[in-house]
Amino acid sequence: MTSGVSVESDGSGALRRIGPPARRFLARRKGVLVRLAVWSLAEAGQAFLVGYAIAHSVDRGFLAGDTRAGLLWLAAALAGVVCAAPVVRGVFAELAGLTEPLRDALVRRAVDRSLERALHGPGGTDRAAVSRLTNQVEIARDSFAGLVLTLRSFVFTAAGALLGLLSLHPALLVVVLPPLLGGLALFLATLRPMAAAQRRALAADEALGDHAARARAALRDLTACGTGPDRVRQGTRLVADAASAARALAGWAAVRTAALGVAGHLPVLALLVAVPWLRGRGVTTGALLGAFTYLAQSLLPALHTLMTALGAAGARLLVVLDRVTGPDPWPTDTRRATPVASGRAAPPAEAVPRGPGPVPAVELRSVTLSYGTRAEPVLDGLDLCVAPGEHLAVVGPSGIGKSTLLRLIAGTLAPDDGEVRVAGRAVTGRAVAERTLVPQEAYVFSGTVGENLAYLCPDADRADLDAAVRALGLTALVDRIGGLDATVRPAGLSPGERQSIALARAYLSPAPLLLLDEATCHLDPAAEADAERALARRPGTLVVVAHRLSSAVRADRVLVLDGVRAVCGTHEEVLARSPLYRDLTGHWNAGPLR
Ligand SMILES: Nc1ncnc2c1ncn2[C@@H]1O[C@H](COP(=O)(O)OP(=O)(O)OP(=O)(O)O)[C@@H](O)[C@H]1O
Repeated sequence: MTSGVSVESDGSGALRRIGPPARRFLARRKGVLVRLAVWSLAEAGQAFLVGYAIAHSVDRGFLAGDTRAGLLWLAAALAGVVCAAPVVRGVFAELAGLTEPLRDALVRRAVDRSLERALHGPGGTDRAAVSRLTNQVEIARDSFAGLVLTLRSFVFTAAGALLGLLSLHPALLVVVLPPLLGGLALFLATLRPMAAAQRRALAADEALGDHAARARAALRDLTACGTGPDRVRQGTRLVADAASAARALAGWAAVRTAALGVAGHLPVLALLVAVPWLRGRGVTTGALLGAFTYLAQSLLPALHTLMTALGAAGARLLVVLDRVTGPDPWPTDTRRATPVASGRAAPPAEAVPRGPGPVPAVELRSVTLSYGTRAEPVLDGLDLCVAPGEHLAVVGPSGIGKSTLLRLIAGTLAPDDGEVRVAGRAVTGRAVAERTLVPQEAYVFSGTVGENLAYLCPDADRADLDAAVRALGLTALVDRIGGLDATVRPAGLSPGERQSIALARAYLSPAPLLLLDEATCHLDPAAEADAERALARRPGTLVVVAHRLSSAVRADRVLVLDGVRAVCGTHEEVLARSPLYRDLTGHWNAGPLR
């Protein structure tokens, strides 16, 4: 039961894989199975006795004028019903011998898998493990118990009832068996397509829910980028898919209900219609009553329970076994979308295409960097080429290495391996005249506004400062502070105002390369767009760790770091090539990039 299981579209693949380990599991518990069979035989005897005693109470008792014999046979039937209680108790006691070992095995398997994933997996901690250890294992145990109970009960009760019918008169079987078997066959034929329909409906529902959640989370960017109508079209398609899947499921549910009707009610109808024919073959009134008792008391309830259990508990058991024990319960897309846990990212091995231009503004050749000798590399063999004047956006989950990349380009970090070149020269340390890095936490010092703005460009004159103030939309703020010559109180500024001042300072910097590390995260989307456009207009190259989708859309190219490989290209190109980027465009503002 604990080996790899994966439920395919119709569940048959999972059944094939579950088969051998299930047989091994049961073979190791022969004693429990034998004791269960003994209790179940008692159940079959009880089913047999009830109909048989009713038939004889009529034929040999009340209709024969012997009331005492009739009452005695009725007492025998009653004894059969009363005996059911200890039989059920015995069955439940033995059942624990099957279900508890199954639960223990599943718990062991779930713990092993989540430890393995935490230590060696691509996404770090497995947060779904708690659900698998508690909820899903309990569902598997309950579903398994329900299946064993009903399957066993159906087989033995049906055997007892059919034997009873045979003993009353073989002609009764001729009437009852065809509709019973026909309905059962129809029901079994619905199992596969219904499982497939259930799976499809579930997937369509999840896709629709996911789409709605992503759209809600990214409303601001959708509005800013004008991609709302596209999202609505996608949503309409998903709604249509979900509706069609739900219709298919309802269709199969109708067929299943029909099967239950055929197997559950047609035998009674057939028996009623065939009464004259049966009487002609010597079937007595008592035997007819006994036959109705078998149908109403034993056969049909057992059949009903079996069909319900196979349909619901069986499907649940397959799905849960698949998630708890399957070879990889995390779908590829989800795993890619999962933010890589801090410190575990090991990005690109794929060479990033070289941009145009003779001497690249930035060039990384097989750059590898780890924070510590035994730590996994944050960047691993990364190649990158940024053309002069290009505007590049860097995106990826939190902790993947975006800031590390910018620090390497800025020269505040040196690679363990490979080479970083700016404007054709190897980066050997900080060179503010060559490149300016603006971090997320903007630095504003106690001095005049003008001194703050001109910090990287002491030669800037009044006109340059005014131009920077206008370009970055700082006029209102500077007026509020009291003009360019007024003293700034850093504590009196909001984080967004501090960022605006730092961006204006970067705007005035003579460095041909500007590196923004989430430097606009405290600005609203409109202010961020204005600032990025102003910085992109200035002569030079701009590399931005993108905080919002709109920021990536504005760039000439986007570099996606995803812990496995880097993908670089225009927004449309990376949308087509990077599943992670597609995912991030949905999660933006709700995910780790915020
Ligand atoms: N000085 C450091 N010492 C040790 N580990 C570090 C250091 N700086 C960063 N890291 C680790 O390196 C990995 C990459 O960090 P980095 O800041 O480059 O990621 P990021 O993609 O910029 O993330 P975020 O978007 O959250 O800022 C993370 O796992 C981080 O914990």
